[in-house]
Amino acid sequence: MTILVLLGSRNACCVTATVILIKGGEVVNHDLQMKADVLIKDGLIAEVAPNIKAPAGAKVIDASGSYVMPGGIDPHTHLAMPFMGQVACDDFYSGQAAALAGGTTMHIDFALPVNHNLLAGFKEWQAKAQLACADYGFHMAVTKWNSQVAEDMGKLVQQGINSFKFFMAYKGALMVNDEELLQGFVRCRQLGALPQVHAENGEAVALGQQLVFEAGITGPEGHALSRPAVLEGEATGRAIRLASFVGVPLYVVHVMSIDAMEEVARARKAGLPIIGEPVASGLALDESAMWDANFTKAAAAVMSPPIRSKQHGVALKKALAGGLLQLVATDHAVFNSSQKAVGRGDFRVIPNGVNGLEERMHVVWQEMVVSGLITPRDFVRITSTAAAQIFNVYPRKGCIAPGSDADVIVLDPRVKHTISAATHHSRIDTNVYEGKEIQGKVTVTISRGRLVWFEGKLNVEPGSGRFIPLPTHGPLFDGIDKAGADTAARLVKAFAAENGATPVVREDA
Ligand SMILES: C[C@@H](CNC(N)=O)C(=O)O
Ligand SMILES: [Zn+2]
Ligand SMILES: [Zn+2]
Ligand SMILES: [Zn+2]
Repeated sequence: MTILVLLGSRNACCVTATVILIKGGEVVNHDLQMKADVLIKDGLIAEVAPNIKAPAGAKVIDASGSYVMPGGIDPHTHLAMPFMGQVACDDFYSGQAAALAGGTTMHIDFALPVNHNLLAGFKEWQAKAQLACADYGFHMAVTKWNSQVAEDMGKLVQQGINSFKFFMAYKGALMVNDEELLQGFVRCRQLGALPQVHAENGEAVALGQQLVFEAGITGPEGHALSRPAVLEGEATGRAIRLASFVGVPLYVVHVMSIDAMEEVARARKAGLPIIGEPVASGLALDESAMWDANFTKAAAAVMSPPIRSKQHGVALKKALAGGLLQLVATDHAVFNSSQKAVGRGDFRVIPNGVNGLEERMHVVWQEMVVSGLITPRDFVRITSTAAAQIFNVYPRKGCIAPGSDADVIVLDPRVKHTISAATHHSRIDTNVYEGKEIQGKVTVTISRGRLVWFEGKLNVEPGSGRFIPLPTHGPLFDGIDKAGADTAARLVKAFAAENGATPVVREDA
């Protein structure tokens, strides 16, 4: 039956059905596409089958001609992030509302330490998330190494964090050195947590910025010129090798270049558990935006690693289609035109970040499915299922099956629309995809059984979101000794294969 829930004065008109029947659609999971109905009851998928009879009082949605897919999961976002002297202008309400309007029903945000203190950082982001209106998880960044950090990582895995991020760039701000990176990797191995890296050589970036600026290039194009793909490739390769030395999997965020993608591909070919995450902007855009004569437009495209030239985007899409890269995020970190304007005359201080939470599903659909590179099943895998599996919340998330959370979208492939800041739901006043035409539209978003996006209207309330704890020991962590004491033994064994691993006794020692 439908319960009329008065969601507070602002949304008295909203009605939250507890029973929804989606009829006549093509249900698409990462491994199966079939014509079927989907029955949703009390926030969960109750039944997936052809010709389900609508229970009395159910809200019936006609999905004929459309795809019915798992809600998108964006594994890389920065809501309300303090960075480079600004605070990202999307908070947990506006950012998540935008995500729901674009068919993403869960995201994993990066909690940053406060004065290098991880527990303080986690608390800070939990407070930010009070405004949430959708499901979310957290990664935790590590920006310094000491015994307190090691101890706090252990506490955080008990509180639903299963991945820790290390920035190899942003010297003097978030950046860690190799010693700290190695310590962090060893600790991740002990905890069965997944290390992630922002892979650029931060020392070289700092030099590049200084040289380009002193050469008189001060505009946003200087950002692209100062941190070329070779610096992303170097750090990606280095991080992968250090991870394999320690014996941990590695998740490389925002793979923006051929250089980095090829490091990931080579590692995977060698059998290493390396995950490469391109982002929507790296697939669909190219660096020419940073050469735009209009500063606001050029600065809007400033993110790190920089969006590269066209051939990089083409190669990333093929790598994603071929499985060399595994899933797509956004790195949504939005600074509006007045915030970006602090970098007029000095590209080095333009707050880094672009939008994507609302656009990702449409941009990936256009660039990957409409283009013929992948199937709708692959689309589900790279926008939802892979993230659920890597962060160990599958099949609760990332699939349409009885018992799974009712995070469901209806995408009508017949509807054409154009992306624009004039119609988007983010608080940012620019849109890096401005004017991009999309063939296919998310017409319905259901989040935990709530009809949150329907007939072009959002029905969400701040505070109605939910923290999703991410358990460790997902599929990538089989057999890792929690104590981590095996690291040394493993190293000796792995690197002393030919000559045996026992110490040599020498008569002349
Ligand atoms: C600081 C954060 C967002 N900004 C960006 N990628 O330019 C990141 O580097 O992931
Ligand atoms: Zn309403
Ligand atoms: Zn980054
Ligand atoms: Zn990021």
